[in-house]
Amino acid sequence: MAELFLASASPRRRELLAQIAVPCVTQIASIDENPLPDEPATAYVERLAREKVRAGLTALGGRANAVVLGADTAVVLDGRILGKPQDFADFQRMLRALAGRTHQVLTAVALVSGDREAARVVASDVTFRALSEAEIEAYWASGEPCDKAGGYGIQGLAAVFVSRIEGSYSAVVGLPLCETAQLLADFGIPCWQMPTQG
Ligand SMILES: Cc1cn([C@H]2C[C@H](O)[C@@H](COP(=O)(O)OP(=O)(O)OP(=O)(O)O)O2)c(=O)[nH]c1=O
Repeated sequence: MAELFLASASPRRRELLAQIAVPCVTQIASIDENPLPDEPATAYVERLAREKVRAGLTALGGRANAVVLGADTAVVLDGRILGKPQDFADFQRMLRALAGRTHQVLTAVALVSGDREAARVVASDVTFRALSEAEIEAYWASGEPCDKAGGYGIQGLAAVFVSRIEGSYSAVVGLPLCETAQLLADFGIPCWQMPTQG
C-alpha cells in the first residue's frame, strides 16, 4: 500500500491535503531555493518542486511504497519573481508594486515514487485593488506576510486586497487541489472522488 510523505514545512500545504481527506507524514529536506541566472519563473517553480520531492525521497532512504509530494509557489510581476519579503522595506516595495495591478501566481506540484516522477504547474492571475501606505504598514504589523511568497496570504487578511482571481484559489494558497488529486490517484494514493490506478 502506497504511503504519502509531504516534503514541505508549509502548514498551508498540510491543511490543503487534509481538506481533500488525504493523510500524510511530513518529511522535510531543505534545498537551495535560489533561481538560476535568467531562469523563467515556470521552469523555476517546477525545478524547485521536483528538487523538494527528490530530497524528500533521498531523506527517506528511497523507501519502498513511499510517494513524496512537494510544491513551490512564486509570485510573478512583470516577469520578476517576488520571493518572501526579507524585511519591512522589501515587503513595502512588493506591496506597492502589486497594488492596483494584476500579477501571476505560479504553483508547481511534484510527486515522486521510486524512479517515477511527475509535475504540474498551475498559473493564476490575481488582481489587487489600490492600497494606502497605512494599509501596507498595518498588514506588515499583522505578522502575516513574512513567510509568504509576494508578501501576502490570500487566505488571510490580504483577502480584502484581492478584487479578482482567475485560476486556482488553492494553488495561490500553495497547492492546486484539482491537479494534485489527479496526480495522487495516478500514484495510487486514495483521494476523495478519485479512483486510484496504482
Ligand atoms: C501568494 C501566497 C503564498 N502563500 C504561501 C504558500 C507557500 O507556503 C509560500 C511560498 O513559499 P514556498 O517556497 O512555495 O513554500 P514554503 O517555503 O512555505 O514551504 P516548503 O518549501 O517547505 O513547501 O507562500 C500563501 O500562503 N498564500 C498566498 O496567497
